[in-house]
Amino acid sequence: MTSLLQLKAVHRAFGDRSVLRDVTFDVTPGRLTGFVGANGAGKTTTMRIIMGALAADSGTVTWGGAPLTRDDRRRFGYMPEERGLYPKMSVSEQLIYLGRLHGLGADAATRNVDALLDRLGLSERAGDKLEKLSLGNQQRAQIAAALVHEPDLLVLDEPFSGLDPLAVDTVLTVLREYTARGVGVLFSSHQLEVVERLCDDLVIIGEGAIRAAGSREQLRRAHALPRYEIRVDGDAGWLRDQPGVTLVDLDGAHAVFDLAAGTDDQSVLRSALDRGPVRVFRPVTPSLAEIFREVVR
Ligand SMILES: Nc1ncnc2c1ncn2[C@@H]1O[C@H](COP(=O)(O)OP(=O)(O)OP(=O)(O)O)[C@@H](O)[C@H]1O
Repeated sequence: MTSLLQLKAVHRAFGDRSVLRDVTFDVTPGRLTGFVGANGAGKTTTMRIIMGALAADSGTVTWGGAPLTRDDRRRFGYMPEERGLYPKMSVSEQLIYLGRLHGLGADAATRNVDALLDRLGLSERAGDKLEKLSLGNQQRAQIAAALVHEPDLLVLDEPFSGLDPLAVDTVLTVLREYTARGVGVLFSSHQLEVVERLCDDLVIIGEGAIRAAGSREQLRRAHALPRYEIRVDGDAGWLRDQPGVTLVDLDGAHAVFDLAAGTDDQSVLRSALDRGPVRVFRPVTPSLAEIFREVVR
């Protein structure tokens, strides 16, 4: 198990423009934390501050309760927005070099690189210069570079952009191996469907401020509308006259409706059953994309 990373009230301005305001969230060991926000929302700036590439104007970043040190950061794996590998050097050569820079012995570095390239499906390209690889494979190599020294925490800026669905699954499987060992992973993305599928925890940032943070389930519950879906055998049009019901969508036997506060969903269900069989009756949980639109509006 590794430590908890905590950001508290982090502020950062460029000139007189405030780009991070009171940024507070945690990256919990063993969990995949998705960091989502529109272009320019402040994701990269936040990650640079975590990695020490940029200083915060105020606020704290702590690791296991103590201020982050350079040594701590050396134990982190970082995939920066501006990818950092050399185009003209072979994939395995530079990964081994990076592993050694992080303090691994030659044997351990070679072993780690071989294993990682295998896991990421890049073994056959190990001897190729990076620039000869497809963009998707270059991206996998960049991810390998963040993992080569067996980091305690991963900070990955858009690791899934430019990957096809199969590659997303491969990378996800590898990241899950890290979280299973207790490593915390923070990854940014603006692909909500990807984040929705992958993350345990979620941090939503909009214009430099955290709009929502918590586990996927917490966010879903917190933003759950009193909305229901129903499918009956006959026509569901009677719902129009049902007290406390506002129809959102009606299509013959299928309807989506909102319930006014204090209205008992079971009484609606009973009314439906009085009229015939009910095939579906369930609360509708909002998708991440809907929550995102709601909180960044
Ligand atoms: N060095 C800098 N000097 C001035 N402004 C900057 C600098 N770096 C970032 N910014 C501004 O800070 C804001 C946040 O940028 P940041 O790159 O953190 O956003 P982001 O959420 O990562 O966006 P994207 O998804 O587009 O990468 C943007 O408005 C950006 O223009």
